[in-house]
Amino acid sequence: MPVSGEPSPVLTLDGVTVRRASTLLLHDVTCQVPAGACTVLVGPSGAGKSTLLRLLNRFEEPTAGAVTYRGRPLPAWDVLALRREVALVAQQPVLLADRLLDELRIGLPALAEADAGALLRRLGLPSGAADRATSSLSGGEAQRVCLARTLAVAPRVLLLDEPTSALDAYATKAVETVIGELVADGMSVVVVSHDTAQVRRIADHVLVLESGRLIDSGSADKISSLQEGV
Ligand SMILES: Nc1ncnc2c1ncn2[C@@H]1O[C@H](COP(=O)(O)OP(=O)(O)OP(=O)(O)O)[C@@H](O)[C@H]1O
Repeated sequence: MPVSGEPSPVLTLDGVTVRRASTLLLHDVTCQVPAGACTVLVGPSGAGKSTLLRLLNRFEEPTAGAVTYRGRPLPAWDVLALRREVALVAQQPVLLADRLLDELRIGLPALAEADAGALLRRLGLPSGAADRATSSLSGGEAQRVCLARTLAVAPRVLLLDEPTSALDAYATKAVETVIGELVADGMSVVVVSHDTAQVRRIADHVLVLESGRLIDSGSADKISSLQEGV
């Protein structure tokens, strides 16, 4: 859904600074994540994109400033309840179970095998692989299994750190299609991406970071760095 006019934010950052030891990771960032839209974080390597993403469900804490989810500051939420609603899929897949079906059931033990198969199929993975050992998955397959495991718990907000970095064109298309469907169904999705073409394909809203500062924001066609490459 394109963002127009004054979109209602699901998450807001107000004057957020993150400092670790003597390093300033983010500096006085104020921005909004619109509800029911795909927001993409772009910027050069080391700009602070992953740090900003991780702030949104308290995998990082601000040194100064505040992050608000659905109108309440994050520390006012029970952290586990928050992370069920605002779920993050990291760039590096971490699989915890031996069997693929058990992996998908980590957040939802009652997940039916048929629903697990449908989730896998949606992400371009063979649906009949429930008994497969997770140790046999390729990097790209593991990345999508982590996404499927998160989707099984039906979060309201999905945070994706470079979700297609290990994928070929076919799998990338499957993941981008799923992102579009989730947004069409009302989910708010925040994606870190280095791929300019991908940003143009999926973004309703773009936040541009450079050296820990927010230097631009708006729709993809208004961001000049997307015309030059990010
Ligand atoms: N705990 C930490 N202590 C000190 N510096 C850190 C810490 N975590 C990250 N950094 C540094 O902060 C900067 C921002 O890191 P971040 O991972 O957010 O950037 P990024 O934009 O996601 O980069 P990339 O595109 O390469 O993944 C980097 O220079 C990184 O080395």
